[in-house]
Amino acid sequence: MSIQAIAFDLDGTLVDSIHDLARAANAARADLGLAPLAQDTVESYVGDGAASLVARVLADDMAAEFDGSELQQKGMTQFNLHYRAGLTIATKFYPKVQETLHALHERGLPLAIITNKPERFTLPLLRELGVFEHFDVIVAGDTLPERKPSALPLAHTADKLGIELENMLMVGDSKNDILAAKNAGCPNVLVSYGYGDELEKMGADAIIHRFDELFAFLEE
Ligand SMILES: O=C(O)COP(=O)(O)O
Ligand SMILES: [Mg+2]
Repeated sequence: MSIQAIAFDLDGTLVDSIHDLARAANAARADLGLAPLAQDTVESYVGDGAASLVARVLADDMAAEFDGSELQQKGMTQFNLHYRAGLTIATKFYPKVQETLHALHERGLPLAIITNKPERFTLPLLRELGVFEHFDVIVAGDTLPERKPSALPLAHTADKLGIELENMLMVGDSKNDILAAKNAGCPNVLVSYGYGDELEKMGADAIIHRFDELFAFLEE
């Protein structure tokens, strides 16, 4: 396996963003007169983008979908305001992420972000955390007509980098990341410390417990 680029998921893989997501979600609920949800509950709703998160947070139900109802639209407006105002209050890199990204970038390895988080949050968050410049391609949840688990964002990224999908490693924390990688034919690595559960069932090529274990995949 020759890895010529690495594409990273964002939430749950590079950064632990759950405190800021849950704070914004509960502030939006409060604006609508609803009681707060536990952080773990909000965590279980992360992974399909902001609109799904808001729909689930308002219905307090994993199955809820964004249908554009008045309540959801108000919730979305309030969530956007609260989250944009505090993207990195408590959001932190997981251990070894910053130094590993820096080292990979220094080696000249092309790096990409493929997240389901919308661009309006993804781009300022990466800037606020000082790593925006490390990435050659950034594909957010609303950059293309389809998001993970579609193969489209991965195919778009490989195309922009001028490499084959089989040479791009996808690193993520959730079912959507591994499914997208499989759909695209990319080698993939699951991180165990993120927001996904039932990790063994996802069928990832490998599971790592700390971010700098990634170096092993480049030396194979
Ligand atoms: O914000 C989300 O819903 C998911 O974001 P991720 O794809 O970076 O995990
Ligand atoms: Mg994730």
